[in-house]
Amino acid sequence: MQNKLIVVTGPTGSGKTTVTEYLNEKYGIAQVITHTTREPRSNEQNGKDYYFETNESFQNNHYLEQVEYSGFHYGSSYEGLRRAWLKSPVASIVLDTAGAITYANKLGDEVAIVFLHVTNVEVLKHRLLKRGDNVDIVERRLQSPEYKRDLHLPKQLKPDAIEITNDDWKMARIKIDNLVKQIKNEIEWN
Ligand SMILES: Nc1nc2c(ncn2[C@@H]2O[C@H](COP(=O)(O)OP(=O)(O)O)[C@@H](O)[C@H]2O)c(=O)[nH]1
Ligand SMILES: Nc1ncnc2c1ncn2[C@@H]1O[C@H](COP(=O)(O)OP(=O)(O)O)[C@@H](O)[C@H]1O
Repeated sequence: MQNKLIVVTGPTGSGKTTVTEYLNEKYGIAQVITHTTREPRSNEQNGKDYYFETNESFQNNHYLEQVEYSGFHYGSSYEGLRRAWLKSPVASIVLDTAGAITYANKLGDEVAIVFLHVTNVEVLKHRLLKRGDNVDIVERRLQSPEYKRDLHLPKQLKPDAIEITNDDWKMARIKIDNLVKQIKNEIEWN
């Protein structure tokens, strides 16, 4: 049996975390925990949602890739991926589109890329505010070049990525279920 990594990417608020939590709860798909220097949100836990780092401690890890997103550092490690694959042959990771391109290039057929988006981008801001994000942080994020970039699927990912419109969670979930079915067949995982 092979390993597979489901890379979930797309703009902020599009439902990346929702998808990885669903994959974990319904299919036992382990999440790769990444590192960030941004502040935890009120419902987030260190070691579960992220490893929350200072600018200094962030430098102490070995990254497969790292990026800056809206003024903060984010990075993911081979160790994190190995830890997730030890738990389940299929793992998932949430990345910005730059990270998704790096993973597609480095891991090739081992990754399945899911690009989430919504039909009306105004919806994203409402979702972030409803999620309880700080208003100033949301405004800054929506002005960032990374946010604008991630609204669109990069051309490098177009041939392979599965695009899912997450206007309606029930509809999106069906597409996620189909993807898992496909992966299970491919790597003979039950
Ligand atoms: N390339 C890369 N992107 C990451 C990593 N961890 C998180 N991200 C991305 O960083 C962006 C900001 O994440 P976050 O602050 O949690 O905001 P959210 O997308 O609104 O939940 C999102 O696009 C994440 O997918 C990482 O290790 N590498
Ligand atoms: N289809 C949907 N319809 C309405 N709200 C959604 C939908 N999908 C996710 N959400 C909500 O939108 C907010 C942002 O989703 P989240 O998964 O945190 O996005 P991301 O990780 O991409 O920033 C969360 O509060 C989540 O519960």
